[in-house]
Amino acid sequence: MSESLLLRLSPRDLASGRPYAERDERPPAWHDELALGLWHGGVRPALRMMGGRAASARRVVAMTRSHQAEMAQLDDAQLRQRAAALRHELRRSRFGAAATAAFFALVREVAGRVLGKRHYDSQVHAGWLLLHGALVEMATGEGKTFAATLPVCAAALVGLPVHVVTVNDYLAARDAEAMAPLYAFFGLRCGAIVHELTREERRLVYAGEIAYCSNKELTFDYLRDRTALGDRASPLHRALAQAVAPAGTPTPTVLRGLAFAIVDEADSVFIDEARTPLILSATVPGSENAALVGWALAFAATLRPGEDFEIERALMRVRLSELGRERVDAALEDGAMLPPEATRRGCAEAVTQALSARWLYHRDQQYVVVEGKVQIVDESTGRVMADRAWERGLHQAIEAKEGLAATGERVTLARITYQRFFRRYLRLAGMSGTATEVAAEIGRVYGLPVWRVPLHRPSQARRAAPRCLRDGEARWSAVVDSVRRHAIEQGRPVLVGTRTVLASEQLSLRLAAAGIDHVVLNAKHDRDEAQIVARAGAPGTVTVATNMAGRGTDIQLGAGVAERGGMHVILTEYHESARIDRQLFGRAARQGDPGSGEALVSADDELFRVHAPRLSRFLLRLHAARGELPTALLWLLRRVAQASSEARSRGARTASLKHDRRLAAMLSFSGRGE
Ligand SMILES: Nc1ncnc2c1ncn2[C@@H]1O[C@H](COP(=O)(O)OP(=O)(O)OP(=O)(O)O)[C@@H](O)[C@H]1O
Repeated sequence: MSESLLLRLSPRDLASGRPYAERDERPPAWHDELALGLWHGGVRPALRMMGGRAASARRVVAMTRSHQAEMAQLDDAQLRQRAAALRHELRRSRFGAAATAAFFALVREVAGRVLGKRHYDSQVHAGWLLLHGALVEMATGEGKTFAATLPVCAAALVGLPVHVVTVNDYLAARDAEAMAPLYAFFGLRCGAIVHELTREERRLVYAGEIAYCSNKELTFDYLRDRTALGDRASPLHRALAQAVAPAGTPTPTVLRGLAFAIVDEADSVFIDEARTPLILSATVPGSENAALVGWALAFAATLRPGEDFEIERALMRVRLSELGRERVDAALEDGAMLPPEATRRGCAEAVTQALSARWLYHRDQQYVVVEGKVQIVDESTGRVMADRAWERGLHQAIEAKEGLAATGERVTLARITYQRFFRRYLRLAGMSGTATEVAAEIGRVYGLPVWRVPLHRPSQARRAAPRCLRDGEARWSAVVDSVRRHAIEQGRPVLVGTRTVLASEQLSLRLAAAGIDHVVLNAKHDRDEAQIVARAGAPGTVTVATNMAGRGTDIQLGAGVAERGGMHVILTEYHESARIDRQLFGRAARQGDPGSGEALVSADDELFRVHAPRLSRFLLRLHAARGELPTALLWLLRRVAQASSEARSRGARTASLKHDRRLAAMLSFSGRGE
């Protein structure tokens, strides 16, 4: 359906921004969701071996090769003429195999001339699947960014506005700049949306054929468009407004609609980030609230865990017990210290948030304080989430705890979850190094099949047996030893991944004490990111980084490093999802290079304590004398903890999507669109 819709839009429509192409996203009925879940989760993987898209992809790869010699004979002008001819063919055949293969061969030839690299067969394979709306899993380092240029060129050439979505501004700007010469050859305009751009500058970038952008910037632009349209947001309203508007009237929107998106690191966007809705909010003065927040924080300090309240770390929430509520009521009746307008519900909520701020949210773990502001750190990317704030007074409670000025309450203007947003694209595709684990959910929620693309060269990755040390202290000693062995003795570059900013700083102190030179990359030290990454592959370099050096980081090996065994990666704490662990290990041994990795974790790590508390305590007691957990038991502990944490996250995502749909239904009932 998306295909016919997509190709019915004329390039003029798309260029003028009319109509604002997007799919009417209606929640599927429960039986559709069930059927999609069964199909993507069970039936389809079972049928996978029987061919279908994968077989057609292999055919397209062979056909693309067959055009190679012919394309190599053409000069630049002839290649451009050929592209113009293929443009009609692509449109007419709706990206049929023959036209697409000829066009891919042409792009491959042009890329060789302007970028100095040609697409591998595995990238042609991926390009075909992406063009037809799939999520492709390519192993880390196989060159997803470059593979995407094939479908991007094909779609942009036929006139579709293409959004290449990645996880942060740094990657969006880097990739747009690197690939722009290829697009320019075909006369396609490509730009990057970064946080600093004004709305007018954004409009200009989106007016081009190809926009590289982060998922957050894109979604906020969409929400701002919806807010700008107000009650004219429905397709019918928009069509009517456009029909009566005099020619040349500027549209209030910056996007030209949601035609085709290719989402890089798709599991991170579709899954890890899908839990929290994107909220467009405005700040209202919070002076009256400040007194209540201050009181709640002081009062929370008098409450006792286990009696007045329960801490549910796995769900990151605190619940007041009956006793706790009675104490809040008593304080309210006493009233002496409370702001006069405080209500029973308001007090209980403020106290709950104050307790969360005190017991669950810690500086340099969930947030950092930069320039007098609390800034949230996203664990899966290790980056600061600029302009995001926790809801319902939690942010203010944390600010008060840190002794900072309150930013005031935020009121919601518009909100949407990624689940609802990305379903609105007429055609959606994604790429990731780690997606098979979540294929069923991606199929059910986004309707995307997941396909694994074969490796370009056989992997030379080596992985040492993981070790689980007695406690954090023993783990850091083992990490320092390993760094010394690999970086100092063997002269290999070493990347040490930590889960939090705090952990990266603790390790940095230990390395300094051991006299080991190193650099730290985290949400507090991110200014020289590009230079740090550029140097991280040099012989003997030690880089300590949070997940900022995870996804998307391409570390080039320095001279002579491959002969010494390549890059060595040390994981110091398992993440809540095994996919994030795999991403970290994926920084080494890329595209057939040598490289190795090891996990050095501790039995008292947060993942085990929070998500498998009984099992970890039991195993620790059992092996107290030995000090180190046997590998098989560590494997079991990790599987149990990650499965439990992923099940919880899945539940939270489902709840968030349902809540979002309910709110949207209420708002559209009251005529307010989003
Ligand atoms: N066809 C090619 N020829 C030569 N070099 C290539 C080719 N494709 C990709 N590369 C190079 O391979 C490196 C890895 O590419 P890239 O970072 O896009 O991989 P990735 O799959 O996105 O990795 P990750 O999943 O880790 O983010 C880059 O330096 C890129 O320039």
